[in-house]
Amino acid sequence: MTEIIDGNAVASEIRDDLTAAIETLADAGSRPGLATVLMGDDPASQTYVNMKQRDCEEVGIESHHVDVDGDAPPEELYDAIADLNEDSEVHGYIVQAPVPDHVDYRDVIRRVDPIKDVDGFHPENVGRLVAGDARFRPCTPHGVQKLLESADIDTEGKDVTIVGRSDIVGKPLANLLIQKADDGNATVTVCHSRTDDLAAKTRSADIVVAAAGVPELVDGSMLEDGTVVIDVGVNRVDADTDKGYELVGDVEFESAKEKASAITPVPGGVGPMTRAMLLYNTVKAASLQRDVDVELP
Ligand SMILES: Nc1nc2c(c(=O)[nH]1)N[C@@H](CN(C=O)c1ccc(C(=O)N[C@@H](CCC(=O)O)C(=O)O)cc1)CN2
Repeated sequence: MTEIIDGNAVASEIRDDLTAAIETLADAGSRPGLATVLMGDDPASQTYVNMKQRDCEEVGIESHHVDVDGDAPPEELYDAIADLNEDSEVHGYIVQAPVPDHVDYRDVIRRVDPIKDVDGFHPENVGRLVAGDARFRPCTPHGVQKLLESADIDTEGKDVTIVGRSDIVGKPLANLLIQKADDGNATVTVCHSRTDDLAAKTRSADIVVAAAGVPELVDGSMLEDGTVVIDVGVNRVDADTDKGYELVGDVEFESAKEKASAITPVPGGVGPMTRAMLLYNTVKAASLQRDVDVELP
């Protein structure tokens, strides 16, 4: 029987487990604060930002939001970032990606105060992660690790193939999984658009993480029996539904399920975990900035 790993359930447990830490911080003076910054009006980004604000409300984190016009010069976004760096009520913030084409996301990230960088994207935080001393693990890779842990899937000594080399998922996840740690110790292969024989790499893996942003790129024919399949993709594809689209992962679920020992669905797999780990990082940021010790799940 294939185990369907329920990301909504694991994310809900993490939110519950964070409430004690949030109350400790509130009792010590003020609630943790998270701000989201959205430049432009990308519909998927708007959905994610709204969900992040709702999550904050549910667990008792103060949420703040800044909208920047999609046609504004980059300086307008930089000014918003400078204000958030100074705002003592905001312990962490994220600039929702992607940003419009005329803005270089790396120039944006460099301006974020690293202690408030709850995405873990600032070069200082990337460096710390690579050095094995992560301050904020990027939310999606951390969520993938927590999902594996929740399903009792040990990564030690396992061959993990990651499909996708993005700065947000593929690169940090590869770094985390090779670390000498209980949730690491894996042998990792990172594949990308120039990989010669993708199916050979996925077939030789114990665990496949699909994070390429290509709908249904990985199907059952590319997997051996018993593979663990983690689908990071959340793609909107045109469909005759109320919303005009349906959500599809980077994995062709039905055929992959036939081969997998465990698999995450889309929706309801990695996506909710990305949001839960953002709350986790926000609580950690508040604890570090205010020098109040809290227990994190
Ligand atoms: N600044 C950032 N930008 C982006 C990140 C990020 O970690 N930081 N990651 C992705 C998008 N993302 C986070 O913002 C994200 C993706 C998906 C979900 C999610 O909850 N998905 C649901 C379905 C939601 C829907 O109905 O559309 C699910 O999979 O069940 C949350 C966050 C790119 N940008």
